[in-house]
Parts: sequence; structure tokens; C-alpha cells
Amino acid sequence: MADGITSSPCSSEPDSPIGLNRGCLLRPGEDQDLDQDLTWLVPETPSPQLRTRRRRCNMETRSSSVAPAGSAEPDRPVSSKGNVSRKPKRRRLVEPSASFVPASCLQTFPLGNWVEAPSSSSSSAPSSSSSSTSHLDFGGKIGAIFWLLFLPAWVLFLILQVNQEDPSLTNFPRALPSLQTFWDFQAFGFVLLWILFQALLYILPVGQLSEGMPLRSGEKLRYRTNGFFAMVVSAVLVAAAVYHGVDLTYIHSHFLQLATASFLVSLLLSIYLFIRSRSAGPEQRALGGNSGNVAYDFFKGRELNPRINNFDLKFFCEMRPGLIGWCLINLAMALAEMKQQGLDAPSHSMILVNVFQLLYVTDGLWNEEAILTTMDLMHDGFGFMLAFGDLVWVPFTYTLQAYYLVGHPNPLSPPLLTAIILLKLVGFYIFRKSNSEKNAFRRNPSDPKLSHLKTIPTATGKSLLVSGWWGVVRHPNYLGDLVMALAWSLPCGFSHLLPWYYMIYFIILLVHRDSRDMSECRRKYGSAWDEYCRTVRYRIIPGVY
Ligand SMILES: NC(=O)C1=CN([C@@H]2O[C@H](COP(=O)(O)OP(=O)(O)OC[C@H]3O[C@@H](n4cnc5c(N)ncnc54)[C@H](OP(=O)(O)O)[C@@H]3O)[C@@H](O)[C@H]2O)C=CC1
Ligand SMILES: CC(C)CCC[C@@H](C)[C@H]1CC=C2C3=C(CC[C@@]21C)[C@@]1(C)CC[C@H](O)C[C@@H]1CC3
Repeated sequence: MADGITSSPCSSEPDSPIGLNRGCLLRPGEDQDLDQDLTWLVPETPSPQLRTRRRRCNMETRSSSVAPAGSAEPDRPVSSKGNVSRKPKRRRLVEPSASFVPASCLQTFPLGNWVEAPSSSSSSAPSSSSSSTSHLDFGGKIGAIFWLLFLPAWVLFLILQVNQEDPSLTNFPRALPSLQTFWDFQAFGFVLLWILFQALLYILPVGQLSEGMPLRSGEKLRYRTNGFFAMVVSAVLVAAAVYHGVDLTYIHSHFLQLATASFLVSLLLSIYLFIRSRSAGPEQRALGGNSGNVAYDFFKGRELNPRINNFDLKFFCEMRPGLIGWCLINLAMALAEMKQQGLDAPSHSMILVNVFQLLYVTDGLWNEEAILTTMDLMHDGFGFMLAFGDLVWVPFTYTLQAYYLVGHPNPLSPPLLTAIILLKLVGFYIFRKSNSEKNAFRRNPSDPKLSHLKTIPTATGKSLLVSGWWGVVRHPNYLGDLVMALAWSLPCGFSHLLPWYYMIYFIILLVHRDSRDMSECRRKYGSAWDEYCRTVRYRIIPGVY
């Protein structure tokens, strides 16, 4: 069995709770790149070897223009506008200037990957011991309390709304359902079974083991990326269940109870995560979730990669029960629509919503490795925000369009149907291509397939893409995602705002994520980031924002 987990050394930290093992880590000595990374621990004082390499690289950059890597012709340097010569700059060690560097040069900068640098530290050199948070996001301490109360209440509101004949925002549900309506043991059992079933699929030694980005310690965690396999097995199981007469419309009729059960699981999980994070060492803490304020840290999550042996709780929750559950719920809504509307097949709108979102989830699972370079995996701690987001928010609010269509049919004309499909395909293309480009570049900056791209070196040793998708806007992946979100809402028509809720929420989420990422990158990359922002002026929508 080619299972790197069992064959690679696992860390059993002395401060781990009994029976818990925080990860299966690569020994630095196992990885050449990693060895070299360690010389970047203090960027201000590079080793003589690296200084020579940087100098050589800077000199190459000066005497070469931006061109495909490996090009025999030395190239002239360019400004952000194109092939214009740069004025010679004083060489600085901290910031190896923000000039563009051909990807070939990156081979001499083998990833000084600081996945996370402390937001609290004023020094530009990441310190493994400084893990307390000074900059508070999400409205700070008061904001965290607000979100802890508001998010569950908002989900409840949406669920009650979507059940109404007229789900207008002005038409609030007249009374809250009685307390016992919320709770159903069977629903709770189904939720637990689903999560356990997904956990079982996750631990099966099927599929590859992928390396995460280097942690602050320089170590890399390994992840079992068998999400697509889990999706296929789940689909086969669900198909068999439906074939044998299992009535999936139970999910539609017990939506509130299933959501309550999932909420309870996410709450218990968050409490567990908070308690166990007390024994997490400084290097295992997320730099954004260690302010010392209980509410804030509970919300944001203190531990970066909580693991039980090799079982990565954050990765599992983000990619499996909620995400695959989203498709299961959508399918249940299609069956509920047929039952409620007396149809032989789901409506076109329902098919579009189902197929579009199935494509989104399947793509995410197929490219599961790419998740390892996202903000959530690299920077965010695992606390209530993500536990609730993964287990409640995704499955019970991302499915509202399908739920809405059950009781609110919206016939589509063939031209509109075609236009919506085209829109979805365009969005998907932008989303996938840009995400794959960044992921491939982060994993192997000297990948020959990316050698035509221009890059900016940064003091951390990492470079920034400044052409290709990441040269169009600073978050081309968000652009694609938003175009897709539009294509998910359009099949529901314009009678109500509710099915547009996802679109509105998503704009807010991505704009906020973008600004979080901007300030994080500015702090990490300094003047190189400013240069990138000067070159790539728009954040998400070219020419607009
Ligand atoms: N459906 C949903 O609910 C949600 C979907 N998403 C989607 O998930 C995907 C991941 O999103 P997210 O994690 O927010 O952000 P990104 O995948 O865009 O990751 C941002 C990071 O990419 C790196 N980066 C930024 N610019 C460059 C550049 N020019 N060259 C190279 N690297 C760069 C930086 O990290 P570093 O330099 O440290 O590598 C930065 O912190 C997106 O497609 C998003 O649309 C996100 C949230 C919710
Ligand atoms: C409850 C809060 C207000 C917000 C919670 C946010 C989470 C629901 C999202 C944060 C990042 C996410 C990503 C995905 C799903 C939604 C969450 C968890 C994907 C896994 C969706 C599929 C894509 O292919 C990748 C996404 C990565 C980020």
C-alpha cells in the first residue's frame, strides 16, 4: 500500500492531549526544498549562499527582459506596462525589489514559503513563538459575539422563509415554530451517520496523499485527497438507496430538524476544538485566532490544523460532509419538486441548479489538492466560523435555490436556458483556470508550463504571478465564482429576493475575503505587493472593482 501516512514519521507532541497526534509531518531532512526554506527563516539575514543566489537572480533579472523561462535569449527588464527598461535600483536584501523575474529565475528561489506570518508581529521575519493576534477581524470582540448569535439565527430565518408560500423579505414568518419542532432524534441520527460515513471514506487508504504548504515550522502536513472517490461512493450509495425505495424527500420535509442537528454537531465540534487548542503549541496556532478573547478565538479558531492522528478535522469538514451533503440535499429537492408539482421529471430550472452546483462540488473534490493553497487551509484556524460554515451554512443555505424551486416553479425559455448555461460555462472556465494556475505555480514555481508567465519576487522567497489570469485582476478566481453564482440564481427568476440571497452573500463574502487577503499579502510581501497592486489595478472585476 503506497501510504505515505503510515510510512512517514508522525509527530507526537508532548503537549498533545492524550491520544491525539497533531499531524504526520515530513522531516525537514526529507525534503531538499524544505532544507533550503529554512535558510529563509530570517529574510533580513540571508545565508551567504542565498545572498549569492539572489544576487545572481537579480543580475539575471536586470540583464534580461521578461520572457519565457529557459529562453536562450536574455531578456530586457520591463516595467509594469510592458517591455520598458527599468532604472537600476539599489539592491536591497529585505525586498529583492519588485521587478519582474522570469520564471526560470525562480529556480534559484526555492520557496521560502511562509504560509503564515504573524499578523501581530511588527517584524517582517516570521517568528514561530509569536502567535498572539493583535489585529482583530470581523468587528473584533463584539463582532465575534454578534456573528456567533447572528449566523445561526440567520440560517433559521432563511429556512423559515423558504418554506413560506410568499418568501418576500417583508413577509416574516408570523410565529416561531414550537421548540419540539426543531428537534428530531432520527434526523440527528441521520446527520451523525452521514458524517461518520464520510469520515470512513476519508480514512480509507484510497487516493493519493498530497502535501500541504509548508507550515511556520517549515514542515508540511500530508492530506488524503480522495474527495472525488468519496463523492462517487456516496452517489452510488444514494442511488442504491433511492432504487430500494428510500424516500429522499424526507430531507425536504425535515430540513429544519436536520439543520438543527447539524448545528448541534458544529457547536459541539467547536467546543471540542476550543478545548483542545489550549494544548496546541505556538507553531500549531492560527495567527488570526489567538487574541486572548474567548469569544473571538472561539469564533475564529485557535488551532490551525487540528488533527486526531492523521485525521485532519478542518480539511475533512471543509471538503466532505457539507460539500457532498449539499449535492444530496439538492437531489432531494429535485425529488420533492416532482412529488409536490406532480412532475415526471424535475423542471429545467431545477435541473440547471442541480447540475451547476454538482459540477462546482465535483470540480472542488476532483481538484481537492488545490484547496491546500486556499486561505482557509493555510491561514484560518478551525473554530466556530468554519465548523458552522462547513456543516451548517454550506448544506443548509447553499441549497436554498433548489429548495425555493420546489414550491416556486420558474419555467425557462430555450434562449434564456442557453444563455444561463453559457454564463455558467464562462464562469467555470475562469474559476478553474485561475485556481489551477495559482495552485500549479505555488506547488512548483519552475513548472515549464508556467514559464511564459511574468512574476515578481518577494522578500519571503515566494514570487507573485503578474501575468496570465493573475495579471488580469488580483482575484480572477473570485470573478469566475461570482459569474457562476449569477448563473445559479438566474434559473429561479426575479419574483423573490430569496434565491438571490447566495449571490448577495457571496459578493459580501468575497469582497471581505479579498480585503482580508490584500492586507495579509501587503504585510507578507511589502513593497513587492504594492508593485503587484500597481501593475494589476483591479481586484475582482476588470475596469470596475
Ligand atoms: N463557494 C464558496 O462559498 C467559497 C468559494 N471560495 C473559492 O475558493 C477559492 C479559494 O479562495 P481563497 O482561499 O479565498 O483565495 P485564493 O485561492 O485566491 O488565495 C489567496 C492567496 O493566493 C496567493 N496569491 C495571491 N495573489 C497571488 C499572485 N498574484 N500570484 C501567486 N499567488 C498569489 C496568496 O497566498 P500566498 O502568496 O501565501 O500563496 C493569497 O493569500 C476561490 O476560487 C474562491 O472563489 C472561497 C470562499 C467561499
Ligand atoms: C459562516 C460564515 C459567514 C462563512 C463561512 C464560509 C464557508 C462556508 C466558506 C469559506 C471558504 C469556503 C470554501 C468552499 C466552501 C465554502 C467555504 C467553506 C469551497 C470548498 C467550495 C468548493 C470550491 O471548489 C473550493 C472552496 C474553498 C473555500
